[in-house]
Amino acid sequence: MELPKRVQLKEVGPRDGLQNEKGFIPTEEKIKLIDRLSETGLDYIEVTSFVHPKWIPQLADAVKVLKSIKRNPNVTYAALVPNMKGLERALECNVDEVSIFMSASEGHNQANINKSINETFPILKEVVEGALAAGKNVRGYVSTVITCPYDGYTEPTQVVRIAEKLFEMGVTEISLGDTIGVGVPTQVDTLLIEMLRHFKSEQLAMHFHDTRGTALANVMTSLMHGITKFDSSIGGLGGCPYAKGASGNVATEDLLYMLQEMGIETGVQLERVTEVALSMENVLGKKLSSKQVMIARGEE
Ligand SMILES: CC(C)(COP(=O)([O-])OP(=O)([O-])OC[C@H]1O[C@@H](n2cnc3c(N)ncnc32)[C@H](O)[C@@H]1OP(=O)([O-])[O-])[C@@H](O)C(=O)NCCC(=O)NCCSC(=O)C[C@@](C)(O)CC(=O)[O-]
Repeated sequence: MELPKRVQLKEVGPRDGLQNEKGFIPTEEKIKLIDRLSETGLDYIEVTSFVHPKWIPQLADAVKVLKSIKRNPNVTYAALVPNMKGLERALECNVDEVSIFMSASEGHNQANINKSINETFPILKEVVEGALAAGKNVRGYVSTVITCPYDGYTEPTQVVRIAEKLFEMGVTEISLGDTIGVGVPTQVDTLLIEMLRHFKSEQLAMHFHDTRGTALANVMTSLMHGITKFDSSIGGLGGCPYAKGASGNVATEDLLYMLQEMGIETGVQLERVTEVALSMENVLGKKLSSKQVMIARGEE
C-alpha cells in the first residue's frame, strides 16, 4: 500500500475546538493553549475566528488573543473570517493566513452564515481580494461535504462546484469538512475520486469530525488517495453550534499516534501534544475523550 511519507497537521483546537464550549474560557487560558501548542512542532494553528461575537460568543476575544500570543516564526497563525468586517479585525492583528468558509449545502450555509450559497460568493470574493492585497494567503473551507444536518446527503459534484468557485477567487487550498462527523470511508472514497478528477491532492485538506468514531478510518481512506493535509483538534474538542449533533474533530494526539506508528512523519511531538491536551481538562473542568489522553490518565 502506497502512503504519503509526510503529512501536515493543521491544529484547529483553539478555534473549532473551543467555539462550541458553553462556558466562557478565560482569554489568558486561550493564549496559554496557543503558546503551548506552538512549542510542540506543529507548524500551523488556527487560533480564533473573526465572526460576529453574537453568533460565537466564546471567540469574542479574538483580537486580544491574536495580539497577545507569542509567535513562533515556524508557525503559521490562521483565523476564520466570514466577511469584510471580519477581515478588517483580522488584519488589525496581523493574522498570518485567512480562512474563509462556506457550506456545500444550502441548509447549513444559511444556518451558519445567514446567507444563501449564491449570496455568499461575492462576500467571500471581496474577502479573498482584500486578504491577497494585504499579502495574506487564503485557505477555503467547504463544510457539509458528505452530509448536511438540514439537507441530507451532499452530492460530490456540488462540492466540486463550490471548490471551483473558491479556487477561482484565489484560495490556495480547500479543506473539506465532514461537519457533523457521520461520514464513512466509502463516502470519503467516492468524494475524493470526484474531487481528484478536478483538483490535485496538494490542493486539498480533510477536516473530519468524529461523532460516529469514523474519523481515523476516513483519514486512512484519504491517505490512500494521497492527501497529505489534515485538520485536527487537541483532545478531540470541537463542533459547530449551527450543525446539530456535531461533535469534536479527530483528536490531534490520536491522529499523531496513528501516523507515527505507520511511519508517516509530521514533525509534531506526540508526548507534548498529549500533555497539552491533558492540561485542557483542568481548564474546561471535564474529561476529554481522546484515546491518548485516556491512556495518559491511566485509564487504558
Ligand atoms: C457571517 C455573519 C457575520 C453574518 O451575520 P449577519 O447578522 O447576517 O451580519 P450582517 O452582515 O447583516 O451584519 C449585522 C451586524 O453584525 C456586524 N458584523 C458583521 N460581521 C461581523 C464580524 N465578522 N465581526 C463583527 N461584527 C460583524 C455588522 O457590522 C452589523 O453591525 P450593526 O451595523 O448592526 O451594528 C454571522 O452569521 C456569523 O458570524 N456567522 C459565523 C458562525 C460561525 O462562526 N459558525 C461556526 C463556524 S464552524 C464552520 O463553519 C465549519 C468549519 C469551518 O469548522 C468546517 C467544518 O467543520 O465543516
